Amino acid sequence: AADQEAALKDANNWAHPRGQHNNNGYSALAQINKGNVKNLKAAWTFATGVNRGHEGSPVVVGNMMYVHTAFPNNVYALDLNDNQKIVWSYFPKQDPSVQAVLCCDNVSRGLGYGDGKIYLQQNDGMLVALDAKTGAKVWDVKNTDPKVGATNTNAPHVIKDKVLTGCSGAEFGVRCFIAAYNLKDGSLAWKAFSTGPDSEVLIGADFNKENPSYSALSVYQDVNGGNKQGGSFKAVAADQIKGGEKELGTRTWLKPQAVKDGWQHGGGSVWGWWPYDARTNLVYYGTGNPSVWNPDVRPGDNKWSMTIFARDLDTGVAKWGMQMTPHDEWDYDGINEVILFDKGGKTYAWHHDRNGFIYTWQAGNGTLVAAEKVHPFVNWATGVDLKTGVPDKLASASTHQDYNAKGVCPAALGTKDQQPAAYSPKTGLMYTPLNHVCMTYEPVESKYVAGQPWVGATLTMFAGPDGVMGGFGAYDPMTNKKVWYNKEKFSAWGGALTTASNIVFYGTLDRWFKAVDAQSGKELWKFQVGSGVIGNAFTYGNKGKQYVGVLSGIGGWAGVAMNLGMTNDTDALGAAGGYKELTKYNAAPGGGALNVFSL
Ligand SMILES: O=C(O)c1cc(C(=O)O)c2c(n1)C(=O)C(=O)c1cc(C(=O)O)[nH]c1-2
Repeated sequence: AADQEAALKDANNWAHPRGQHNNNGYSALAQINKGNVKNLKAAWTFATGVNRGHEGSPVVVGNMMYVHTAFPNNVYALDLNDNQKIVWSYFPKQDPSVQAVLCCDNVSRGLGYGDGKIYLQQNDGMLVALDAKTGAKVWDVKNTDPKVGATNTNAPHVIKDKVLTGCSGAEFGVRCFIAAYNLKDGSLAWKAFSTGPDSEVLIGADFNKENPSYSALSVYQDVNGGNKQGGSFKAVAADQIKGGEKELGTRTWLKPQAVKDGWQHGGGSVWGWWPYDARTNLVYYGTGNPSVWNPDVRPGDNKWSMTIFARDLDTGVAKWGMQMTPHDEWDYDGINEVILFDKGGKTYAWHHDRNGFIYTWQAGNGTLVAAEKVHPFVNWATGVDLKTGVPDKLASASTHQDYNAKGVCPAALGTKDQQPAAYSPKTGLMYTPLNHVCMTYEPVESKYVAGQPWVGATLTMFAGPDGVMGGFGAYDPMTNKKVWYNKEKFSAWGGALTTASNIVFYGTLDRWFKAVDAQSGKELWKFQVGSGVIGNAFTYGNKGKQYVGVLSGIGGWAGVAMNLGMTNDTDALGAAGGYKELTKYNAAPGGGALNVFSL
């Protein structure tokens, strides 16, 4: 959309959920710098009136800021030139029962802007376009059906003449997808499923042309019968993987299965932040875990769950796709954001996966150039083969029905979850929030019933070897080696912002909003906000002044148990035990607020 493209050119705006199409979470604004950041003060705050987890960030275009909330996903348009007066508000009427089919708290990751409209993806599946000036509904369309457990939590992504949205529900056996709607009228442009026939996954003839091994029928050999206790999987040698196979979205779901044709209930949710490269017209995103979490009842690699896809924006057809965790045994969803960056005249796609590896590909063709463990505690695989992308699994971490696998690192919520990392073209470094959590994981038998939870595993979570639950680190994206690393008491569950003045901002679950030195990680400033932060730091300029802000309001997977008052270790898929100390720092449920700072 022309108005969006114009807005993106002005650094005073924050017109995209992650700043720009490249997902960098970077701002060219530099008024707040290393010398003066210690003088940052609260400029204004806004209580959203909604309890529970507040993810993402507002969108800023000119004098207008658009703020979203957790369920029921209210939207406020504030006039930054008139003391943040409310110009319009939108209160969706959603069936409260939708809350019961959201896996990991009532979250929403934000709004899209373009073609004179603000786009809201409601939790109940409705994608809504609102007139940016008046808030009047221009069109709406039903994207998912909560009756079968299909919901939405992602921010809509406006790219050219389309708005992209996803699908949540891998804990309910939903067959998920990414969909593109036309900005003008909400008509469907294309829809690409994560599992199923090539015609529905939108896999064309040239798919993975440069890396045919990514399209292999099977990348593991069973050891002692991989799908039962005592068995495990060993990676097939790289030179024995030929690949170039078709219809893997059905053929890698072998029998016997918990449900007939497992791919029909195969999960592969899509709910992250999706970058776009106008030079190649490719959009990038990741797919989530295969349903059900019990791996023994879905033998095979379960493609295309756990995959990074690059698709043509106009047609949706996939150019390349690499599955990071074939035959997932731990819920290591591949949905985390891709970040695009340029180096030496080439464009690369970077991704910190839940499985504990950080990947860098050539963005155009998917050739893997680096894959490294985020932290030595990652113990389910020794490494990733750069030619095939296949992780070499360790038998010691294999999980099987009715067997409690202990000490698996990372935990299901990964070394990073929804909280997006940031990239600075100035320092050339990636800044990533980190989880430092390990788990026990016991797959159990579970029967599929439409609209009912279909998880199939019981887990507990606990701090990793450093004795803390989180951290925040800087990584060189060409090698994925660590440059600096700060420990955090809890997972850093909020998204990062970096600026041209070489500062990095992020929030923590124990109520701090922090600024650190992008080169050294040294803490420069912090402020205590009203509730734990799971939102993304963002910045904007108004009348020559730079502002930096963040939503507070604890929740998400890490905070959902405390929001609901759950106390058994295994409640909220293990979060209740793992994050029980959060109740010492937060009221429950957490109240949502926007916090904005300036010099
Ligand atoms: O499989 C899914 O459909 C699905 C959806 C979501 C979601 O929509 O928030 C999460 C997850 N899975 C998930 O695995 C996960 O770790 C997670 C964390 C969060 C969060 O907001 O903190 N959501 C989700």
